[in-house]
Amino acid sequence: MWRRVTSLSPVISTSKPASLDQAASGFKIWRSSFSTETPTLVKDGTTSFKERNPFITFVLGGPGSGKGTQCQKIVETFGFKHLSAGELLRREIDSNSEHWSQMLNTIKEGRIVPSEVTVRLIQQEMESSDSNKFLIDGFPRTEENRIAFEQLIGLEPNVVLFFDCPEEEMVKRVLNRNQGRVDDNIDTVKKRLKVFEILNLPVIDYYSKRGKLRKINAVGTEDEIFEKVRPIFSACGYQFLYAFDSNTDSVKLKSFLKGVKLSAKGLCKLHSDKHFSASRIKLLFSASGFTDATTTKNSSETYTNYLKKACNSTLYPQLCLESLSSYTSTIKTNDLKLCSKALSVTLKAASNTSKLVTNLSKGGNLSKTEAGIVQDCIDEMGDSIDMLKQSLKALGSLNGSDHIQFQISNIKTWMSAALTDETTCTDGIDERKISDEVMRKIRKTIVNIAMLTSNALALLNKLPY
Ligand SMILES: Nc1ncnc2c1ncn2[C@@H]1O[C@H](COP(=O)(O)OP(=O)(O)O)[C@@H](O)[C@H]1O
Ligand SMILES: Nc1ccn([C@@H]2O[C@H](COP(=O)(O)OP(=O)(O)O)[C@@H](O)[C@H]2O)c(=O)n1
Repeated sequence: MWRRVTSLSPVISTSKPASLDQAASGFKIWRSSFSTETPTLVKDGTTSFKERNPFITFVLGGPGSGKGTQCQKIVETFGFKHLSAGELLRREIDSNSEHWSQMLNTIKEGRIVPSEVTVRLIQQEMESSDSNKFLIDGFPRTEENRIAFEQLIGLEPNVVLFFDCPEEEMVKRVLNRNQGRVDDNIDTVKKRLKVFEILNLPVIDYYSKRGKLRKINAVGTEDEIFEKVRPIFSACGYQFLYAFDSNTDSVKLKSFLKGVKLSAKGLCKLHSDKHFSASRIKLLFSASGFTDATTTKNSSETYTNYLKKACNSTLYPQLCLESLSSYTSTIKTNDLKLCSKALSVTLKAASNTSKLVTNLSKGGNLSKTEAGIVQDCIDEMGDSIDMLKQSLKALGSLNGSDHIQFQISNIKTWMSAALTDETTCTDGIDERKISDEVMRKIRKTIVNIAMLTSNALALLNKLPY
């Protein structure tokens, strides 16, 4: 039976290493041929890369925990650039670069390659990429890796995913991987597991204490695991951007909400993107992404057609139309006004619902359990209203702001959080299978708010940037 916790015996060198650096590489001589001076790796491009303010996700987990597999799914769904540290090192070995044989031996022994090498490879890939969202897989594997990245790149990750998998499952997967890797054999795997435990777990602990860690139980099918990963990025505002871009009408609120619920509030450190193009900003405030080129008449018919088209991109087109059709003369064909109205309608409905829930709970003859659930719902609705208010205010002050994308990102996250609050309430009712009439009414009104919020979020995600 594989143990999850092994003893802290030295696993990388035969005696307790003098420093983590040496422990990681096990190659004193090799290491000394690399400069440890920070400035040697800080190239001219570093400052400008930092200014791009990229969104960085570190992906951690033991060997075979499924990091690469899930990264692939994240790339497909959310469009990140995937950088696998192990893959970059293997490519470096294949290209017969300097120190390739030391690198190969290090990997065969399951040890960690010096950070200078790995960070340089990652840095090159990031700097030459058009993307500004990175999944860095299998890194940092040690505290030394982590510190080197922070010092040399000058950035910290926004989110750290940790695929938590029992050792026996990891071993099984690695031995079945069948990719011809020199380190996918039982002896190396045992060593890598020990290295993981001794050197990587402290890194995981570090990010956990800093509130950046998202731990995912990596047991289950690949798809089941991805459903746990999805909400982490949905809360960052990426979900609908991709889902709706690919016209995925089949995206169901229930699955989205289920996902969002799993994510904690504020889990993504939001980032501004100074590369937001001027032409796109212009677009945001003028032309409309929903305007049909064939309808040029500046009439109520044009406005109605615009709204219909926009509502068709939401999960609940009928509700969207019903809730916004009396505002067509205000919205006209302006995307920003449309989002603003959708948000204010949602906020108004949420405020009314909150009052209604409070009144219903007072009038009803609720049991202690039911009263507890209702109180939770009232609290959740209060949080949701705060998020919606904050979003509306930010949307109102977008024009003239220097940080439009940053603000829009913020708004999406707040609205996702609002949605999370709303569904936490309805799930609380569902989980206890309460059939009480009052509770049913409460649930129904809150589901309606969740649908309005979802629609407003979908419209926001259609903004042209
Ligand atoms: N959830 C899963 N269940 C079973 N096998 C999986 C699962 N996820 C990945 N695998 C398989 O396990 C092996 C290791 O997965 P991989 O993504 O390469 O892990 P890592 O990048 O963490 O080393 C691969 O052969 C992969 O197809
Ligand atoms: N940050 C890193 C990542 C990988 N590596 C080396 O590359 C090997 C393979 O890493 P990987 O990420 O491809 O392995 P898996 O966890 O995917 O099985 C590791 O066992 C290390 O020897 C490293 O030295 N430093």
